[in-house]
Amino acid sequence: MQGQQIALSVRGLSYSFPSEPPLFESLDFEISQGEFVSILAASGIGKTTLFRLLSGLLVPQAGTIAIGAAGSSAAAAAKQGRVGYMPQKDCLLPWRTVLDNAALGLELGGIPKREARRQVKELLPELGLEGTESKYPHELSGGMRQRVSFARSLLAGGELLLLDEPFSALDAMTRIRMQEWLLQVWEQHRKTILFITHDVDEALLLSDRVLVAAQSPITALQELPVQLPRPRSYEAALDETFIRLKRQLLGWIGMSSPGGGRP
Ligand SMILES: Nc1ncnc2c1ncn2[C@@H]1O[C@H](COP(=O)(O)OP(=O)(O)OP(=O)(O)O)[C@@H](O)[C@H]1O
Repeated sequence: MQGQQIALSVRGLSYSFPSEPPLFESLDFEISQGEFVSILAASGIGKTTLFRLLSGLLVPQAGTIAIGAAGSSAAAAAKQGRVGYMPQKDCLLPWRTVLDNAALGLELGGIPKREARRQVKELLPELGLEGTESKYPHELSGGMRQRVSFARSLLAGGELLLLDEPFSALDAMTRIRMQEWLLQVWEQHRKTILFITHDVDEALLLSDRVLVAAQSPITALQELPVQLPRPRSYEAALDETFIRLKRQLLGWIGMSSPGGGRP
């Protein structure tokens, strides 16, 4: 990461909900511009809370969150539309068409409706959504709904995209297609992406680095650089390096024996 511009810097972050045990204590980590980083952690450890802190929806009890080279606060960066947050559920409005759902983030950021629609129309073919402009969410497949939701976040979130388990509700085949689709879109746009997942394969396939939160409260993230060549496809999962990294990650999250999880 040396010499690269910082997209996100978290220093000494501590947070707990009232009357609850702490979720984060003095946590530090950094992400460089254009990096794709996944956070891999067990359920309930605080991943969604971390995203709510990074997008300014919650305020840390201690520590700082700095966005971009200028080090804006999370709340200021979110207000300026520089952070896009895509939650687990697609959150599309059932009464809005694809066009108007995807344009929503831009409109909320003050872009006039006509211009917002123009930007969406330009992006839809690239996201495999050509011809769906006037459809409503109930007329779309799960993968299509996630792509509309992604379009909204991509257009609204300037430099940092926070993706919270976006594919966890999809069936295995659609999920693989969406992972490959996301890789292609990321190759084109090179936004900084912080991606939350429970899935070791997904983390390895997509990321430049995987950060593992193995214990609660989260006081540090263990880091695994993923030195697999890009562009990647699902075939990368068959690579020997991939399998070695997977074994290492499974060990870190306590899912394999020291011998590597072999029978
Ligand atoms: N508003 C809240 N008030 C009190 N406790 C909360 C609140 N939101 C979350 N929690 C608690 O904080 C902990 C972390 O929740 P969070 O949703 O961040 O976990 P997570 O790692 O994203 O879980 P999952 O993977 O299941 O989505 C949980 O124990 C949850 O019950």
